[in-house]
Amino acid sequence: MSQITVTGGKPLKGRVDLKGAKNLVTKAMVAALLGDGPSVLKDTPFISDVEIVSRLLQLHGVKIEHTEDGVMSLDPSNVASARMIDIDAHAGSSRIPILFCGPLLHRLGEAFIPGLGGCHIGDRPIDYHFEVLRNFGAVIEELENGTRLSAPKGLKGAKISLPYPSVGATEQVLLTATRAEGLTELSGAAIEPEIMDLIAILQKMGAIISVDTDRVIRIEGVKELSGYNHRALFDRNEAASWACAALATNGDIFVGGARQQEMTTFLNVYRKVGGAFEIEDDGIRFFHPGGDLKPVVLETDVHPGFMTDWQQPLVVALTQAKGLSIIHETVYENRFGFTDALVQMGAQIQIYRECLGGTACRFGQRNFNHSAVISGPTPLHAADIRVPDLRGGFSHMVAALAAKGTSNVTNVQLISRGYEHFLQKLTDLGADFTYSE
Ligand SMILES: CC(=O)N[C@H]1[C@@H](OP(=O)(O)OP(=O)(O)OC[C@H]2O[C@@H](n3ccc(=O)[nH]c3=O)[C@H](O)[C@@H]2O)O[C@H](CO)[C@@H](O)[C@@H]1O
Ligand SMILES: C=C(OP(=O)(O)O)C(=O)O
Repeated sequence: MSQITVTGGKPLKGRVDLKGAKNLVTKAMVAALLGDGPSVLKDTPFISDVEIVSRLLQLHGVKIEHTEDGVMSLDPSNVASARMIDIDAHAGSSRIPILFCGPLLHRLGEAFIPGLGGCHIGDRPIDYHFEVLRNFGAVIEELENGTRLSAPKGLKGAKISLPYPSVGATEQVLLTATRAEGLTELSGAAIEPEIMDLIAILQKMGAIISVDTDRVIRIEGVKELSGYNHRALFDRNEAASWACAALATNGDIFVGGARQQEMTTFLNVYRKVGGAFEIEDDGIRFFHPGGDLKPVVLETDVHPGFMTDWQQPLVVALTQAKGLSIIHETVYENRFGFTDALVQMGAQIQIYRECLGGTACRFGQRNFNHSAVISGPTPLHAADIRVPDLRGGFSHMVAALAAKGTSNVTNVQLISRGYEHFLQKLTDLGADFTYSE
């Protein structure tokens, strides 16, 4: 298991450059399965979720090349048969296999899906996905080591309403409806920037998709789609992570490739907390301008709200703000487990079952610890920590980099699910650490 020994207390300063978003790139790779010809995806990062999806596509016969500078070509011409995929070997830590359903049903009439990975930040059921697929006419059978899907009468457009604007379920609809017969109308859709970029890709392939106000997406099914050529949307979650790292370590980080528009909500909060930023043509500079950081009350939400994936890095910065901050996590019921390690390092964080600081959410009156009160500023001291999940792991690393003394952080490989060249970036920012496998 990989381990980093970090000597903290040194501000992170310098430049990091982003590639495409993990939450878009992996879905764009699956979309290539819908095309008759090859696709090209630019700015594809070398992260482990991309590796996992590459392996799954290759198992199905897709030819993939990925150059050093991030150009990925995907040729699905030889996709021949559905495969039962070994859960441990291939689904790994990724949630993407569930999105293979629609494209494989269109292409092969059958799909086998292994159990899913992803961060353990809640129960993360896939009931909406299956309900959506049944609406299109899919038949679903649970097997011992996964799920088998078939479409004996083909896939037909449907009127679908999601009980919650789930990102994955919206993508499931898009990837299935584009080649289904007839019209699909999805209400209650998620409208994250990564979903809009997936829609742009599908449109390049020949799909007809319109996005109305009030979360309604309409798709007119077409018989065939071509390949695409696309530059992936930048990773706004990685951008927000480095922005928080700059605040927590009293640093100054230029994030190349970050753009204002997809980060408006984050930038508003960053400014309220006392962080400074300068928006340039080729990226955003995030820095601690000196003085006290300020506490904040916020709740995470679906887009255009404050993204849940920003919450964990922000909490570390808030341990250095003067006063009480309140965070109400409304997207996942169990995303505060990572704070135990921060408390061990000297942070004052209390977790509550109640919906604090905002409106009641789906998790209120239930036994979920989904609100946090952070009291600061608290000096952080070194500790031995184990990375629990992707963003929690990033936060732990930042806490260790901000803390006085030498920390040992294990299970660090999880961070490579979503941060390309993580160790190189830390080196470029002047971090003091050693790494061992
Ligand atoms: C690979 C990827 O893109 N991951 C992102 C995606 O995850 P993912 O697509 O898994 O997240 P969803 O938007 O689907 O999940 C949101 C909520 O809906 C619930 N739900 C979802 C599906 C379902 O069938 N039943 C159900 O109850 C989930 O448990 C969760 O509470 O969107 C999340 C919310 O922006 C982000 O945090 C993740 O980084
Ligand atoms: C929760 C996340 O990812 P995933 O859905 O891939 O687990 C994340 O990126 O923070």
